[in-house]
Amino acid sequence: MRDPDALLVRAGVRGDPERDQHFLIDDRVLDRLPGYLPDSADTDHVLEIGGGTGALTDRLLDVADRVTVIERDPGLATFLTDEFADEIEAGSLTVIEGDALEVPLPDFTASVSNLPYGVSSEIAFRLLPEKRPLVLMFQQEFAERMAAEPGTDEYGRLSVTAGHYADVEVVEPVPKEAFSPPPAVESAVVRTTPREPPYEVPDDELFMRLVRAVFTQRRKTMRNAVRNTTHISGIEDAEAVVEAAGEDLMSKRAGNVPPEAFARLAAIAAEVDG
Ligand SMILES: C[S@@+](CC[C@H](N)C(=O)[O-])C[C@H]1O[C@@H](n2cnc3c(N)ncnc32)[C@H](O)[C@@H]1O
Repeated sequence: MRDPDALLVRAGVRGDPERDQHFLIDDRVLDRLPGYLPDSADTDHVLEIGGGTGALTDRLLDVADRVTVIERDPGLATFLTDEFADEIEAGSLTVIEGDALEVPLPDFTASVSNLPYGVSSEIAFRLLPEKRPLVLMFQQEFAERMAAEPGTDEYGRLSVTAGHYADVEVVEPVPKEAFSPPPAVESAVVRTTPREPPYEVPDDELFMRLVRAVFTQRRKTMRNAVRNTTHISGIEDAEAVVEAAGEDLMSKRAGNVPPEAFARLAAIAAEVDG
């Protein structure tokens, strides 16, 4: 395996936090990351967002038939193209220079990525609807909110919307010292295993809008949250929705409402609002 420190020297970079560049230099963390993919994962075509100097890319090439890396920094994309010239020639690696929020995504079967934290949420919600297993490095606080259960302080919009697409688990906390330069906050690795949600929604968009709306008022009862956020949820007749949803749900606070109850509320909203 390529040595992460030697890659930094060869690339002649230090990592620019302004450009979300914190390179993983801990070999043990790097070696473990691909192994967090679920056993059932198809490793035919693994996508890596933010290749950096290629330390993780190298480990992914070891387990995958094909790897595609998307890297925004033109200098790093050029370095990756030179460093992995043999793998590119052999057809096992493709380097795409571009913004992972804008370039078309390849038809990947799984993704393992140490994400740029400035856009980690946007990237996660670009990948999750693709319904592929993901192993992603996030800021620890974000990772814990993503995997949180109802009734906990961390549970919120992020937990419900991520859980709509997949089972979400925090699989490893990662200290700052594992990166160069070290980020300001601790990190954690999240595994998402795609599955159908254990409930039905009339339409994904209405469900997401409703969840977003009521969590802007998480200290209020659901009754007041539904009434106060129609500009976000798009609900036209809030009183009719509150009435139809019933006292038990409407007297709770959003932080104690499980995803299936939000789904039921979305179904009621779709029916009552027409
Ligand atoms: C946290 S570093 C990880 C680098 C490398 N994979 C590693 O583990 O050492 C994130 C990488 O994403 C790149 N990056 C930042 N924003 C990006 C974006 N919007 N699209 C693609 N790459 C991006 C940065 O240049 C940097 O190389």
